[in-house]
Amino acid sequence: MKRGLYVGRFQPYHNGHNAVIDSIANEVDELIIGIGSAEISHDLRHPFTAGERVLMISRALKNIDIPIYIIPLEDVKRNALWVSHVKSMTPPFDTVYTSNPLVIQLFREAGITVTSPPMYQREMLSGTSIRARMIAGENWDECVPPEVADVIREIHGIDRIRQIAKTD
Ligand SMILES: Nc1ncnc2c1ncn2[C@@H]1O[C@H](COP(=O)(O)OP(=O)(O)OP(=O)(O)O)[C@@H](O)[C@H]1O
Ligand SMILES: NC(=O)c1ccc[n+]([C@@H]2O[C@H](COP(=O)(O)O)[C@@H](O)[C@H]2O)c1
Repeated sequence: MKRGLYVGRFQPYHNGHNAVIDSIANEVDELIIGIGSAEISHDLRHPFTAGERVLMISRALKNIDIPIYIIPLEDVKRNALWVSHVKSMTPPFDTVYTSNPLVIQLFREAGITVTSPPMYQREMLSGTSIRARMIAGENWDECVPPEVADVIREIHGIDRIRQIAKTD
């Protein structure tokens, strides 16, 4: 029985994340998705709340046929305590999937196996470039699963991010 943890901010959840999860789902029996910086929303780098990100991910993954646990994870001030904090909030896991250098370092120092999945179409599929497209009025919905585009429209997410960009 292998349980994996995939951590990210998912601002928003996009097709690159989706490709990674499709591939991880073939390697593990169960998957935990940790939504990082759960307490932050309504700023340019983090426009969406943890609850909105839960909705995006759970709808996009409705056809994945392994158990998935989506857990919001607030940041803590001390990096040295973060792995313990994550472990206290999640079911036990064997492997962490991430490409974030600090996350890799913290889990490896804690003796936990880390795997870095390949990047998919990174020039187009990054939260940063998708948020920029939203603000500029360019096509963004082709970069996210259709269920995520629906959630972003339901919550008036484009109006929100443009409003934040105006006042930032
Ligand atoms: N296109 C992609 N293909 C594969 N993995 C990706 C892709 N984009 C991000 N990831 C990985 O997904 C995890 C979560 O990333 P994150 O939510 O920060 O997305 P991001 O696109 O890098 O966002 P941002 O541009 O806002 O930093 C990280 O390990 C990141 O490296
Ligand atoms: N001290 C901490 O709270 C701490 C340390 C390392 C990573 N994190 C979080 O892990 C997440 C990593 O996600 P990304 O790979 O999307 O950046 C971020 O939300 C980041 O804030 C938090």
